[in-house]
Amino acid sequence: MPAITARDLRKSYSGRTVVDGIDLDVEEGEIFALLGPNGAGKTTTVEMLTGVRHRDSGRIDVLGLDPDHDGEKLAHLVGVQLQDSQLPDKLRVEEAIALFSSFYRDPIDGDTLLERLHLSEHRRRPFGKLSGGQQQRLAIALALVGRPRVAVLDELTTGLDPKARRETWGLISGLRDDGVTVVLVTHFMEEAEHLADRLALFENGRIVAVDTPAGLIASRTDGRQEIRFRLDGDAVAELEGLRRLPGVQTVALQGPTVVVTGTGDVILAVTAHIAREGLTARDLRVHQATLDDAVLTTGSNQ
Ligand SMILES: Nc1ncnc2c1ncn2[C@@H]1O[C@H](COP(=O)(O)OP(=O)(O)OP(=O)(O)O)[C@@H](O)[C@H]1O
Repeated sequence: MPAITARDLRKSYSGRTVVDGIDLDVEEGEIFALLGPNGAGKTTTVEMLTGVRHRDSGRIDVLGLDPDHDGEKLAHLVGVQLQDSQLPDKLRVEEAIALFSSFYRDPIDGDTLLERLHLSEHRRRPFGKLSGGQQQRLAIALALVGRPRVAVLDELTTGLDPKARRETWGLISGLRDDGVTVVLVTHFMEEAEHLADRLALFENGRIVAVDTPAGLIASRTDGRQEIRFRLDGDAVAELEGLRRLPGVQTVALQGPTVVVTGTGDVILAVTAHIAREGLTARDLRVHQATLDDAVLTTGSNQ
């Protein structure tokens, strides 16, 4: 059953359409990522889903409620971490947690939450004195303190160092294990590939694809793979033999490195050929198409 449904969602600013007829179904308990270039309409969409911004037209159903009309009820069910969520500079971390806890009937224990987000040692520090990454972690904590059934996280790990990012991913996976539905806006393809069950690709206010990460990679890159290696001896003499292998699309020489691209079982075909011909391949590297490759094929930055 969908936790979130949107139909023909539209929003314009001063006559400029930024969300242009979006349909969306986010299933209960899944992690759903919104991807796409700057200005594609992702934040405006999640703001409308959470009632932070009113839609011009269209329908939205979040856990059976309409964010434009049932905002108060939804606030107990939906945790939101939006971009630029600012708190007063002087508010201490522990005060912010206590304040937000007071909004909810059954909040998560504040100490546990601070521990999980590595904020315990900063609990007495005012918001204005936290680093960007610490502010980000506090924003995540505040989104989760009310045990939401739906968590909406906009640019979840922007500003976090790689270790903190990985730890946050663990936290988000844990939410899914608890049955929480997570909507994630991200620019990090690795993050979407790692976390998302499905994703929607935004372009110019529209959704141009909804798929699993693997499905999107397969459909947009034909499952293209690239194999690079150096051959002992005369590499030029071997190129023709490589070109004839099943699944091979291109074979080229970049300096001393042979670069083969192809699909299907091309890796197996190339490595078997190398072994059969008694060749020695050095520094062999395989690059499988990633979500980055898939998303970049859509292009269009504003
Ligand atoms: N309050 C506003 N008034 C006028 N224009 C706005 C407002 N908020 C957003 N926009 C414009 O709407 C468009 C969509 O913005 P939005 O923030 O939804 O995109 P986004 O996909 O989230 O981009 P990003 O990845 O940069 O966060 C942009 O061109 C933006 O400048």
